[in-house]
Amino acid sequence: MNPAVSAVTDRIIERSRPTRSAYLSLIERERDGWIGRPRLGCANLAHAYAGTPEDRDAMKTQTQAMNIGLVTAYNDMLSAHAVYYRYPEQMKVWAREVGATAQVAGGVPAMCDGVTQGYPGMELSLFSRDTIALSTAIALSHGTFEGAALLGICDKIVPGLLMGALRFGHLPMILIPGGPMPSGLPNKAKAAVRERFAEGQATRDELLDAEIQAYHTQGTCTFYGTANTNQMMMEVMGLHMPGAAFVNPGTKLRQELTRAAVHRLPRIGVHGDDYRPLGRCVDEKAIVNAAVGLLATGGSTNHLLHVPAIARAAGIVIDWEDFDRLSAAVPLLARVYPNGSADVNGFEAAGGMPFVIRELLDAGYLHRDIMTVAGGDLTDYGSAPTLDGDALTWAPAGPTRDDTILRPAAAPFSPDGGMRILQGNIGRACIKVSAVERDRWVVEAPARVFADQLEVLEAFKAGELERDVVVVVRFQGPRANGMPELHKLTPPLGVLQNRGFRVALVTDGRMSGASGKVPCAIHCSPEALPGRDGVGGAIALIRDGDLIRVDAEAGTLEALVPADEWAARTPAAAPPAATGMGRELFGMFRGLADEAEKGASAILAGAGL
Ligand SMILES: O=C(O)C(=O)C[C@H](O)[C@H](O)COP(=O)(O)O
Ligand code: SF4
Repeated sequence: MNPAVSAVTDRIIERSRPTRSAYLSLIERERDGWIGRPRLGCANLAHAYAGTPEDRDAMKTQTQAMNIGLVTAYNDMLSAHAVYYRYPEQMKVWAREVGATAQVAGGVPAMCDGVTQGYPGMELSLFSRDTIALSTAIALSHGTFEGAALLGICDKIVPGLLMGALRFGHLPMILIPGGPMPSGLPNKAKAAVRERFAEGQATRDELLDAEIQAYHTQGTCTFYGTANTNQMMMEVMGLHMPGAAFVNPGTKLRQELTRAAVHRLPRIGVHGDDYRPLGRCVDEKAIVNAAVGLLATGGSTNHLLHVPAIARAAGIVIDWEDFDRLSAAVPLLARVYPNGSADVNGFEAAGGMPFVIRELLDAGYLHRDIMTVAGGDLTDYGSAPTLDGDALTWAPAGPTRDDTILRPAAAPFSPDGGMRILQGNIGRACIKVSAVERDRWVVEAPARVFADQLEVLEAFKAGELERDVVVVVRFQGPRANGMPELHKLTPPLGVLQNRGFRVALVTDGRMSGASGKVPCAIHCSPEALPGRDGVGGAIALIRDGDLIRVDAEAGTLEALVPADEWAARTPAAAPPAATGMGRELFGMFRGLADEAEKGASAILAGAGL
């Protein structure tokens, strides 16, 4: 085992000992306390079965067989989730094939961050993750399931499903992916049209045509953003069927992988021959694997929030220092847009997750001995699924099929994972440098301060940013306005950078997993908005013209202001809380949320987890 990975794992196990022990006691009590429907009253059971009379006789007589709860995030707003429309009816048929039954336990909401990007709805995005966790708990709280299948793919949905499902961690569960859409307009070509539009050199019709060519059908968008990082993570945690992550929707292979997952669930149930409850699958080593996979593939910065939140739901504590230490040791094996030109279909064709997992296992970066849903250990996930006639089978991953996209651990794109923690008098922030040219890892320039991303776009259009500049956008933290992604800033800041200016962004908000190219110090903590103690983060002290240094080489984030003047400054006043688009309904979440490094979750903070 790589010594740094081993040391961080030990650090997490030791730090988590009390909370992990409490968690394991909970799921053992739950397993012994209520699993199995015989404990439910007859009226309760009759209500539970009335919705699916076609399976009632089977469910009435089940003593050892499994009733599978389907928790689905289907809707037409996410191209990735639209594929789930007919999944439940198919999965019920496949459940019957193995003497089990399946019912839709409940639906969970799913926001498409692509639709809300740059608009007020984005301020609901992060807390939609808590809402999904609450909805998952509501679905599973019927107590009529001995296992569950979680149908979710995108940004906040997989983290939310897991945060809720882990509180029912005595049950076996399998994540059911849908797969990426076939490639359309390449991401770099799409980004180029956006930059031309930002410069007034492309019309709105030209831009709309380009965007529709990029996002052209059902399936997950093909950039390596948060959604596809979720899929990677489910592989290295062993929560998918092996190699299910990036098989395209509507294919026979996709269908057989879903069918295999349904057939697998009863086997890993409490009455099965290989009990594998979710709460045991998600242990400290699986969480470290998630962090290692994130770093080795250049995944989304949003997982610096999601992995801590998922871990907390299982009694495990991981912090940004752990990520920083792992990043210094874990090599970068993949270049997928925004960290390269290829999309996830190109990544899959080059060898995909089976190649990455085999490489990281053999080089000692991933924990092999985790409890996966597939039955063995993580070794199985170094093999790729394929069809032998109609039969699903797996073949060990071979060498990379394209070394501009995937490289072996012995010859990586970079010796480290490209995520850094920056610290200094402005606070503690994260930066992803795997998508940033090396000569832009250090930017020192005068600040231009904003409290809203739309103001930045206005200033850019007015030509006020045509210089070296560190754009500071604050009051974007979890408690201020729900910590929106500020991805709409990527094209204008990219244009300024293309024009030769030294440009960086500093914010207590987030970026999209699809953001790249411009150095961004994000998730700055403490956030600008004062906490319950009345004290806000130092990002609120920055003034226009202050010299700011973002230094990903040294790991520092500094306002170059004399210490005595800095200490004497009065923080900027917070803008009033916005209303409209439902934002006022999420005031409860904003009020309860704790800091980004702990996962920025209201429900985990409120539950004292
Ligand atoms: O990966 C993430 O974290 C995302 O949130 C992706 C967002 O959905 C982007 O908004 C979609 O990418 P664009 O089409 O460039 O807007
Ligand atoms: S990947 Fe992002 S933009 Fe694409 S469907 Fe999912 S949430 Fe929407």
